Amino acid sequence: MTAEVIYGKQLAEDLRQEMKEEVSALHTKDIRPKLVVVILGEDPASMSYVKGKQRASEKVGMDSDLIELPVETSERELLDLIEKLNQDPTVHGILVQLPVPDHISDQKIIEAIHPDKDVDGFHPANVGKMMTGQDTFFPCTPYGILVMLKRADITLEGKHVVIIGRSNLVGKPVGQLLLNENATVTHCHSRTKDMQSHTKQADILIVAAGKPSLISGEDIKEGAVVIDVGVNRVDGKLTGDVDFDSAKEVASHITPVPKGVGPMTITMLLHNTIKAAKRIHNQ
Ligand SMILES: Nc1nc2c(c(=O)[nH]1)N[C@@H](CN(C=O)c1ccc(C(=O)N[C@@H](CCC(=O)O)C(=O)O)cc1)CN2
Repeated sequence: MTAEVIYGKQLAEDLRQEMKEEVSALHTKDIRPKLVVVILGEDPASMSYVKGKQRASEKVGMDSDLIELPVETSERELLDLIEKLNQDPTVHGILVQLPVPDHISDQKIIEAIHPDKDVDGFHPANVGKMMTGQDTFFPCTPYGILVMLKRADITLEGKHVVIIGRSNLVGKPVGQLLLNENATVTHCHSRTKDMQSHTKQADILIVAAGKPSLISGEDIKEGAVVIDVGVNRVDGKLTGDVDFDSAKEVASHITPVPKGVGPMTITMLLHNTIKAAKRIHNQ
């Protein structure tokens, strides 16, 4: 078997085209969706993600601001800025790029963003809504994975989904979103014993561990769907958590790195920002 490759990049482009039309329709009603991205420091990968977010927002016709702060910015200064943005009626979505420097509590920052402007979907109020099956802003990478699976016509109900990773950004929320779709979900993590005994049972295997080539063909059940969320740089080359060449011989569907899940993250952020603007303006 050679797997069908699911390119998030192509889907992301199609969705962004649809969003462009949605944004122009909002402009005719004098609604201008606006995203503000805040970054502390100059980490090159984070810088490239925030520039990508700004570029993508502008391409669909949204307003966007990038606020670049020095790495030594205090937690108080950041909280004050967030409060100002919470109060600004022209701003619909606020995002602080993670990770933040060690002297700042990421949880305090996440909780400072008003839930109605929390386009990352990280605020406990929004996480709680997701957990109780309510409509809200879903975290962008997990939401992007859900949309990719649905667009590829992969049935979720009754499927055994195994997730490697339990981060608040990806592992936990993707499990919750797929549970909401009636999948049976298993989480594996660094303390899991005999990982292969779990991965071999997966109809859908989602790997978000941040470990290059953690999973290869021999860990995968014949015909499984494999979603690689890893973004690792090895010898200057971007690589996922899955050994693509061996995995594609066993899987029915597989996402590549790059051009797989990554581009969907920014796309779902645009989706959430448009949703925030519509909600604030009762559309
Ligand atoms: N506030 C947030 N911080 C972080 C998030 C987030 O959702 N909100 N996620 C990650 C980083 N991230 C977005 O911020 C992100 C990661 C990867 C990609 C992406 O498009 N990857 C490409 C490769 C790009 C490259 O060459 O480096 C791909 O996989 O094809 C987009 C966004 C942590 N922080």
